[in-house]
Amino acid sequence: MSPVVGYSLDQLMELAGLAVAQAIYKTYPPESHPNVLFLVGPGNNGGDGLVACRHLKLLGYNPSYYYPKQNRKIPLFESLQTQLALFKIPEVKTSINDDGFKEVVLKADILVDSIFGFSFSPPIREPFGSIIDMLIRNEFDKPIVSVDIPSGWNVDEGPVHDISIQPSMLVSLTAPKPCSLRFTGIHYLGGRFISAEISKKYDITAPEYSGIDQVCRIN
Ligand SMILES: NC(=O)C1=CN([C@@H]2O[C@H](COP(=O)(O)OP(=O)(O)OC[C@H]3O[C@@H](n4cnc5c(N)ncnc54)[C@H](O)[C@@H]3O)[C@@H](O)[C@H]2O)[C@@H](O)CC1
Repeated sequence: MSPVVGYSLDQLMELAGLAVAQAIYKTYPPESHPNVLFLVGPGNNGGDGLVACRHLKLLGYNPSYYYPKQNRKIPLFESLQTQLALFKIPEVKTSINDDGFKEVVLKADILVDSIFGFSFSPPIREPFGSIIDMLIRNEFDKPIVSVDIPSGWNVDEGPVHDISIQPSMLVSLTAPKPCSLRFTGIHYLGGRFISAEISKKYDITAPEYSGIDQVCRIN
C-alpha cells in the first residue's frame, strides 16, 4: 500500500498505465501513429509501460515491447506479461546491440520511454545505457513519450548526469515532479485518483479534468 495515496501498487500501476495510454491517444491517435514501441525498464516505471501497452492495444494500436531485464519472480510483473501474451502483443526479442534493432525502431511511429522513473541512480548499467543513447540520438526523429520522468533525469534537477533524453511528451503521474519544470514539450498529468484531502496535504494542485478523462494537459 502506498502510504501517500492509499492504493496498492497494482492499483496505482493500472491507473498510471491507463493515464499514459489516454495521453498518447489524445496526442498521437492510432489512425496516424498505429505502431508503438515500448522500451521497458526493470522497475515500476517499466510496469506502467506494460499496462499502457495493453491499453493501447484495446484502443486500436499495434503496440510491441522491448523488456530486456524481466523479473518474473514478482507476481505483478508476471501477470502483466501474461496479459500482454493473451492480447497477442509481440515482445521484441532482437537485442538493442543487434543491427536488426534499427529496423524495429524504424517501424515504430512512437517510442515510449518507460525505462526509469524516480528511482534511477547513476551510473547507468547496460543494456539501458545503449537504449537511452539511442533515445538521445533519436536518429529517425520519432516522437518520444516519457512516463513520469524522462529516463535518466534526476527527479529534482532534471538532466544533470549527461543523460539528457528530450522527449516530445511527458506524462507525469500522481503529481508533476520538480524536474518537469525543465521540460518544455507536451505535458500531461495523470493523477485523477487522489482525494482532495491528499492534494491539500501534499500541496498538489489538481487540474480540471474534463469529462471521463484520466489525464489533463498542463502545458
Ligand atoms: N510509487 C508509486 O506510488 C508509484 C510509482 N509508479 C511508477 O514507478 C516509478 C518508480 O518505480 P521504482 O521505484 O520501481 O523505480 P524505477 O522504475 O524508477 O527504477 C528502479 C529500477 O531501475 C533499476 N536502476 C536504477 N538505477 C539504475 C542504473 N543506473 N542502471 C540500471 N538500472 C538501474 C533498479 O535496479 C530498479 O530495478 C515512478 O516513476 C512511476 O513511473 C507507478 O507504478 C504508480 C505508483
